[in-house]
Amino acid sequence: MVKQAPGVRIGGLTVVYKTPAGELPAVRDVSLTLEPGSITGIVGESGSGKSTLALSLLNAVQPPGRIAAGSVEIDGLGDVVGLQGEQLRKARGKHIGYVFQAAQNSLNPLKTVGKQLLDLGRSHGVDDLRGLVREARELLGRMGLDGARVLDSHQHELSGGMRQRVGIMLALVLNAHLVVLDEPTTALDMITQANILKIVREVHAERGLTTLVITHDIGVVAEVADRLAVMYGGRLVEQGPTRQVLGAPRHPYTQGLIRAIPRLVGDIDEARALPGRPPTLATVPKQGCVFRERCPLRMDVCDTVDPEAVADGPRTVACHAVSVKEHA
Ligand SMILES: Nc1ncnc2c1ncn2[C@@H]1O[C@H](COP(=O)(O)OP(=O)(O)OP(=O)(O)O)[C@@H](O)[C@H]1O
Repeated sequence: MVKQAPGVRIGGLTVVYKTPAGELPAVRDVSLTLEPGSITGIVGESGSGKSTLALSLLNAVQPPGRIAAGSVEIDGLGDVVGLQGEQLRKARGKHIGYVFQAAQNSLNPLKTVGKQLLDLGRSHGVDDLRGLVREARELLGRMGLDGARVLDSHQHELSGGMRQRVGIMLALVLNAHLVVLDEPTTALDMITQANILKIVREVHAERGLTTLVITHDIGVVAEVADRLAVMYGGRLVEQGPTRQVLGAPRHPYTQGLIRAIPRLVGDIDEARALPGRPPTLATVPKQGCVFRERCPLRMDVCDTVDPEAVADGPRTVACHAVSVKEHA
C-alpha cells in the first residue's frame, strides 16, 4: 500500500476529565479538518485544550480523561475513536507520529537512542532493523546531526535542540504520514527554534506529510502553518488560512493574542497583554460564550448562548459580535 498524506476530519469532539466537581470538558464540540499535505497550527493559551485535542488524534487520552463524544476520521485508518488494543498500538508510530513537548523528556534516560530505536522497531514488528537504523541515521543527518553518534548517545549527552530532533526522527522513522508536534520549540533558544521549524517545514514537504503543530506561540504558527485554529476554554473560536487569520483576525480573542505579541521593530509598548486569565476546567462557563469574561465586545446574548462557528469561505469564527457586525 502506497502511503500518502492522509486527511483528518475531527467531528464534534468532546473530551472530559473526571474532577471532584464531576466530569468537565477540556475540549468541547470541536470540528476541524486537516487537509492532506497541509500543516495546521493550533494556538491558544495554557489550558485551552490543545494537548488534549492532539492526544485524541491517537486516541491516547489517559484516565481520568476520556473522549465523551465525536469522531476522528483518519484516511486509511477510519475513526480512531473506535480503535482499541493492538490495532491502536499499530496505528501509533506506523500511521501517526507524535512528538512530545520539547520541554518534556520523552526519551528513556537509561538507554541509548539507538537502543530505543530498536525497541520501537521491534514493538512494531519491523523485520529489517538494519534498514531502520539506516533510515534513522539518514533522518538525523538530514536534520544536521551526526546520526551514528546520536544513536550511540544517552539523552543527557544531547542538547535540547538535539533531543527535539531525535523526537522528530522517532516520530518519522516508521514512515508515518500524519505527524503531531506538541510544542516543538518550547524551551529552545531562538536560533535552535528557527532551525527546528525549518526542519519541520522541509521534512513535511519532502515526505509528503499531514502535520499538526500545537503551540501557545503564535509566531511558531506564523512560521510554519498553512492553516491556523485558535482554541480558548476547550472551544475552537476561529480558524482559517494562516495569513488571512493573522492579517485580519475576526474573533476578539485572536485579535487580543496578536496584539499581545511584542514587536521587534517599532514601539515595544504597543504590545498589550490580554487582560485577565484563561479559564480552568472548573471556571469555564457552562453556558454562553467561553471568552465573554475577557471580551471587549461582550453583549447580553454572550451570557446565555454559546456562539456557533459560522463559515465564511475558508474561514470560520464563533462570535456573536462578529455575526452581528457582518449582518448589520
Ligand atoms: N489528567 C488531567 N486531569 C484533570 N484535568 C486535566 C488533565 N489533563 C489536562 N487537564 C485539564 O484540561 C484542560 C486542558 O488541558 P490541556 O493540557 O489539553 O491544555 P493545553 O492547551 O495543551 O495547555 P498547555 O499548553 O499548558 O499544555 C486544562 O484545564 C487542564 O488543567
